Amino acid sequence: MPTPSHLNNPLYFDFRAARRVPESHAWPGLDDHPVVDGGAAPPGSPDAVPVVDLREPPAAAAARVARAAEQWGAFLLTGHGVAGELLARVEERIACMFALPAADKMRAVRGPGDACGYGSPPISSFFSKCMWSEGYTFSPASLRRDLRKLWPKAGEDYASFCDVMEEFHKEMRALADRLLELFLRALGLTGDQVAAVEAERRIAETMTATMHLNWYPRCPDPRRALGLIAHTDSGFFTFVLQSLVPGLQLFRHAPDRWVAVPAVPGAFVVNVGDLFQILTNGRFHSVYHRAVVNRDMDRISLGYFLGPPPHAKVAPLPEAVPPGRSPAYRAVTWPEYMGVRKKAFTTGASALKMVAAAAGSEDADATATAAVHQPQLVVSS
Ligand SMILES: C=C1C[C@]23C[C@@]1(O)CC[C@H]2[C@@]12CCC[C@@](C)(C(=O)O1)[C@H]2[C@@H]3C(=O)O
Ligand SMILES: O=C(O)CCC(=O)C(=O)O
Ligand SMILES: [Fe+2]
Repeated sequence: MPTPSHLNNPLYFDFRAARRVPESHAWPGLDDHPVVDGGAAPPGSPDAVPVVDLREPPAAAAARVARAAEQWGAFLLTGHGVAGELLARVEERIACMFALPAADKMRAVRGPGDACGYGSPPISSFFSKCMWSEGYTFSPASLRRDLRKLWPKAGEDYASFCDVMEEFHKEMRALADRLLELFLRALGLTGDQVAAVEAERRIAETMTATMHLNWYPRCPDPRRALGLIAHTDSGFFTFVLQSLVPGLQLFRHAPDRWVAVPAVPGAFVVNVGDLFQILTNGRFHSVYHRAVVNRDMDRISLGYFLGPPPHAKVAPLPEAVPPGRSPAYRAVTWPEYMGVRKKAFTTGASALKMVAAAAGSEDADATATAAVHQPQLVVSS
């Protein structure tokens, strides 16, 4: 019998068959910093992950968002109104998708430079070690077309995956608008400031969503393997849904440590991304995070990434820049920023520092200054 083609594909790794972690998947330095359990920390203590409950009055919720976004770059979001029953169906459909035969998944493999598809996420290309996970990225806008690569004959599983993800996307896109409003309020932009309303309308109307699904199979030696390499998300902000199995860790300074985020049923983790750090002139900062694996249970997570459309320049909002100061960052589009980040990965530099106005070539300074006088989110065709 001929060998199934996916078994000859170097991109394919059979996690289920692995009895040990091979060198290709063994990461050095995983325990360089201690890990503390954020779930066991008393509320308000330095290791307790901040919580924002959307059922609170807007002013109180905005104050919590401000504190969390300034101090952590992340928080747990509860009381958001997305039904637990829908989240359970989302997770069930994701599990069903990753359980497809390898040959089916390999048909949908992300090609070099592709934004969407099955396989390791784009960041993996910067590392020689492999992660203990499989991923699948898609745009909710082209879901039905993209998913035919996984389910060419359509059928029931295809239909329920698409139906559930569309229902989820509708709810999440509305939630993203609510959260954006809260973020801007947290920045001190009030609902009656004309410029703030205009900025929010422009951002909300053009913001794009991308979904990235992660499957972290149980692992025979979790101390040597890594589910998802430490990174910051590059866009505005991300909703992370982690199943009942925890694994997400946030990096904290002073002292340097990883804080394990508890799996709170029905809650999302919200991560501030790099472009939001730029938009808020560094007042809100992106969070460095990673995902670890465990010995006994598979884990599923979903990232719902919000960011600007590809042609929009993102620069610090004038309201976020202290009077008499110049903006801390130059204007960039998301694809430009990804290019800078690629360069940063290969040189060991910080992408955010590379787009800091002070880093600046004359060019960068000129753009940063110009950004103050232009609409902050320049949408040019
Ligand atoms: C919208 C996006 C953010 C993302 C790149 C992507 O185009 C789709 C996948 C996302 C993801 C998920 C895992 C970590 C990450 C760094 C990666 O390599 O792919 C993020 C990207 C990001 O935030 O830059
Ligand atoms: O699996 C997780 O909890 C984190 C996922 C994540 O960081 C991402 O998809 O960008
Ligand atoms: Fe992430």
